[in-house]
Amino acid sequence: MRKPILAGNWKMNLTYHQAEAMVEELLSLGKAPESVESILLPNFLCIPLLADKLKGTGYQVGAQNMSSEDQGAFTGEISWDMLKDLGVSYCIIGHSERRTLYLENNSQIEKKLRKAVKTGIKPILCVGESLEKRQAGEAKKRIEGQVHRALVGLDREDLQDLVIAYEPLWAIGSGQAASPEDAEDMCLTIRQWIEKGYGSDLAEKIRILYGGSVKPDNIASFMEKENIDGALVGGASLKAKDFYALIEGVQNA
Ligand SMILES: O=C[C@H](O)COP(=O)(O)O
Repeated sequence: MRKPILAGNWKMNLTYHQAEAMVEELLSLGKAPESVESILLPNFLCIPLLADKLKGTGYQVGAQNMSSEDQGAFTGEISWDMLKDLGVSYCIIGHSERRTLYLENNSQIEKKLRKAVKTGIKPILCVGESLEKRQAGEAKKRIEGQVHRALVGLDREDLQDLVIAYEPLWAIGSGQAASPEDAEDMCLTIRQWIEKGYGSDLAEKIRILYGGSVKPDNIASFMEKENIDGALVGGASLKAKDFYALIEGVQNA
C-alpha cells in the first residue's frame, strides 16, 4: 500500500509575510492527517519559517530545486546540506519550468537526482510532454526519455524514495487538467518502465503523482485511479483553505 502524497509547489509566489499568514491559517484548519504525506515547497527564503512553524504538525517542508554540487563557487545556488540542515525532506528535480525557462537539460537533471538520492533528499522528479509532442503521438516516448536519462547509473537501492510527478506541460497553470484516464495511462506506463528496469518491488513502491491544474474539485477523480498516488499542485496550494481541501480530497479517496 503506497502512502499518498499531496505536495504544494508555491513556485515564485508568496512573500515571507504572506507565507507566514498562509501557514497560520492552514494550521488553524487542522494538523496534517497521518494517512497523507502533506508537503509544502516554498521559495528558499521561506524554508526556515515553514520548518519552524510546521515542526510537529505532520506537514513536511520541501524545496523546489537544489544544486548538483556540494559547495563552493556556484553563485545563486543552494546545496543539499543547506536544505538538510533546515529539515527539508523532499526536493523537486527537473520541473518543466526549470527545463524550459532555465534550460536545464537531462544531464543536469541526472546530476541533481544523483546528488539528492546519495545525500538522503527525497527527489520528486518531474516529467511531462508538450502539447506538440502529445498531438504528434510522442508523449510516451518523450516521458520515457526523461525518466531514463534522469535515472542513468542509479540502481534499485538508490531509488527507494523516488517520487515521479507526471506533469503535461499544457496542463500546468492552464486550468485544463489532463483527463484522469490519460493521466492514469501515463502513470501506469511510467510504473511499467520502472518494473522493467528495476523490478516489480520498486515499481510497486514508488509514488507517481499527477500535476497540472489540480484543484479541490477534481482531485478525487485522479485519486480514484490505481496508479496515481497523489498530486503535485501549484496554484491551488497557495491558499490555505484550498490546500487543506486538497489534502482532505486525497485522504478521502
Ligand atoms: O508543480 C506544480 C505544477 O507545475 C502544477 O501547477 P498548477 O497546479 O498551477 O497547474
